[in-house]
Amino acid sequence: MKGAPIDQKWNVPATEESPLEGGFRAEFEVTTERGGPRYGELIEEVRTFMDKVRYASPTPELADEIIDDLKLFNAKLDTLLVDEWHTPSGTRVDLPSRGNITLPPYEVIDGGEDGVTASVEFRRFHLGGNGVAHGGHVAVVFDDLGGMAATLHVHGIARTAYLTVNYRSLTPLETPLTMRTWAERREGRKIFVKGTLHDGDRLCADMEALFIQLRPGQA
Ligand SMILES: CCCCCCCCCCCC(=O)SCCNC(=O)CCNC(=O)[C@H](O)C(C)(C)COP(=O)(O)OP(=O)(O)OC[C@H]1O[C@@H](n2cnc3c(N)ncnc32)[C@H](O)[C@@H]1OP(=O)(O)O
Repeated sequence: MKGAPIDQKWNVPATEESPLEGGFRAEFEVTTERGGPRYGELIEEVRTFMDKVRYASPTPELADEIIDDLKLFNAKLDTLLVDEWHTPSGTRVDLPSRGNITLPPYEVIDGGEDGVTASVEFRRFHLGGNGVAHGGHVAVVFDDLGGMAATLHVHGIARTAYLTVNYRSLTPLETPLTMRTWAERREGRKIFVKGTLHDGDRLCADMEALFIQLRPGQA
């Protein structure tokens, strides 16, 4: 298991009673093949590039060279752009963070109605300052894995209403950390979610959030 529990029903077919799976298109499909067998490697290479950009101090000549190279890469990708429902980035459940380039990479260890446990590693480009992770990046992972816990709990798509993070100690980069998220209680469409982020036994951060289960067809 990497980006999401693969055996869960993420894609519930539309019916007359439920024409859309709230906020998601009915034909939304998770995949392990889109983007090809080396798609994970491609994403990893981009993350490595971002790590290096974060710490590099290029000469003007090297910056010129890299800009030209990047323009070539962007032109290549321009020929293959699709909508969000058909991109591998976000739907490849076999890859860290479902192959989503915008998320810090995590691997789901266990996920179901009772909650989600994942191993997350902040990269060098997630630097906040003084060698540790930016608090905003910590919140992004809590949002995604909190949303996953809410979704698995109610078997339906949920969206964040609020999310509060308490930063209890510094969050290191390039270190496997453990994030846990779980639904504490549910009141109708309201799912109250909690979460923790640990470096070994040390608590780095915890969170409380409210997710709202979307109604069928709700955007
Ligand atoms: C492979 C697949 C992986 C799947 C796993 C992937 C997981 C990804 C998760 C990512 C999650 C996101 O980032 S989502 C993106 C960030 N969030 C957003 O953009 C949300 C923007 N806001 C909205 O769209 C809306 O405000 C909603 C949907 C949150 C709520 O609107 P609504 O549906 O019309 O509901 P509404 O009637 O207003 O509220 C319902 C109840 O909740 C309460 N409520 C609503 N908001 C709040 C609030 N901030 N604080 C307190 N209470 C609130 C109301 O008082 C009401 O209580 P009562 O009167 O019933 O008692």
